[in-house]
Amino acid sequence: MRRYGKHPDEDDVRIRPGRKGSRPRTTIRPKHEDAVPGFVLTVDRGRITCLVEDRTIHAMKARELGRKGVVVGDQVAIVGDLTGDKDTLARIVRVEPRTSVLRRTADDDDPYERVVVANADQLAIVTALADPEPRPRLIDRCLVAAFDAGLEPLLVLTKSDLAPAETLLATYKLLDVPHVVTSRDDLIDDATADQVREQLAGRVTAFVGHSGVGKTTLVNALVPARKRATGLVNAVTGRGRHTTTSALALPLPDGTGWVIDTPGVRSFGLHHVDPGRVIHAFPDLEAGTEGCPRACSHDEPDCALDAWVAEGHADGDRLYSLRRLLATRERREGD
Ligand SMILES: Nc1nc2c(ncn2[C@@H]2O[C@H](COP(=O)(O)OP(=O)(O)OP(=O)(O)O)[C@@H](O)[C@H]2O)c(=O)[nH]1
Ligand SMILES: [Zn+2]
Repeated sequence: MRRYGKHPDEDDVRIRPGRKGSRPRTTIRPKHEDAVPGFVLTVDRGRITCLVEDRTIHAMKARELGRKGVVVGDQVAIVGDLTGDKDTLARIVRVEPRTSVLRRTADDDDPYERVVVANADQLAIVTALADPEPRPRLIDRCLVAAFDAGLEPLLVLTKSDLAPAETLLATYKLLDVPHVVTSRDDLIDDATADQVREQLAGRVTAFVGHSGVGKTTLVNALVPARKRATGLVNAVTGRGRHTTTSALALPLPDGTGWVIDTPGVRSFGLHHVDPGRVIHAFPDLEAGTEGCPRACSHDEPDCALDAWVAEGHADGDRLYSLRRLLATRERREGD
């Protein structure tokens, strides 16, 4: 598993003055020693549904957590009524340090960023080959978000019955991104669904995609128990249907990993992205950035990467691909 950046979530690194003086302490002794671990399945307006052992329970955030958010994928510590019985409400008293955070800015001009999913290892970027037409810039933006967050991307191309995948795949060949090509009819056969599941085994995969690309069709084929899982969540939240405004974690059959379904996106704001983190996904180029000016955008006249490529240390097409991705941070009509 690749991890980029020392502190994926600054929020988790707390330094507090000690009781006697101002000597910083980096650890806080857990106050709630009777708390049990839980895994956040979904969050619906402050109502948090968690998996505790094999029970689905309903909880809210303890006041002591302050403004710290709790998101799908979080590992948490919970106290209170853990029976999961109707009308019970437990309290989340701690959010464990996150191994990754997938962020999204609503809009590039809007610096407000949301953490979409915590602790995912992989980002499945779901794109239809037709109806709706693929949007390569949206794919690029999702790739940048994945690289920035330290998630490994997986391209999932759906509706292969409507158009071939070759042209689109050619665009991503140099980036070395793994891919799967699927269609609704193929997925009816469980053996085909298994081929997709192989890419998800043992990992936590967040699925993102534009509305209408067939993400629900795909996720339902991958997680046959989805309806049951959604039903469980509904039983706990008491709502008629699962809200599509929140992400939902679903277990793959046989406990081989998690699929995190996220609401359809129209755009993927990248205000928060740091080129210094994105380049970790390009180890062949990263080695050449030593001669770059401070805070180099890697797309400016003094960037050392042009010389690095000219000297034959890396492939010029790779530099082109990196710059194409970084350029998607500039907002354009239609993003
Ligand atoms: N031809 C074709 N149609 C498909 C395929 N997969 C899904 N569809 C259709 O595309 C439409 C959208 O599919 P959904 O699975 O609801 O897509 P979604 O991405 O979840 O869309 P939202 O719910 O809007 O986020 C539906 O009418 C599906 O029947 C496919 O492989 N081929
Ligand atoms: Zn540079």
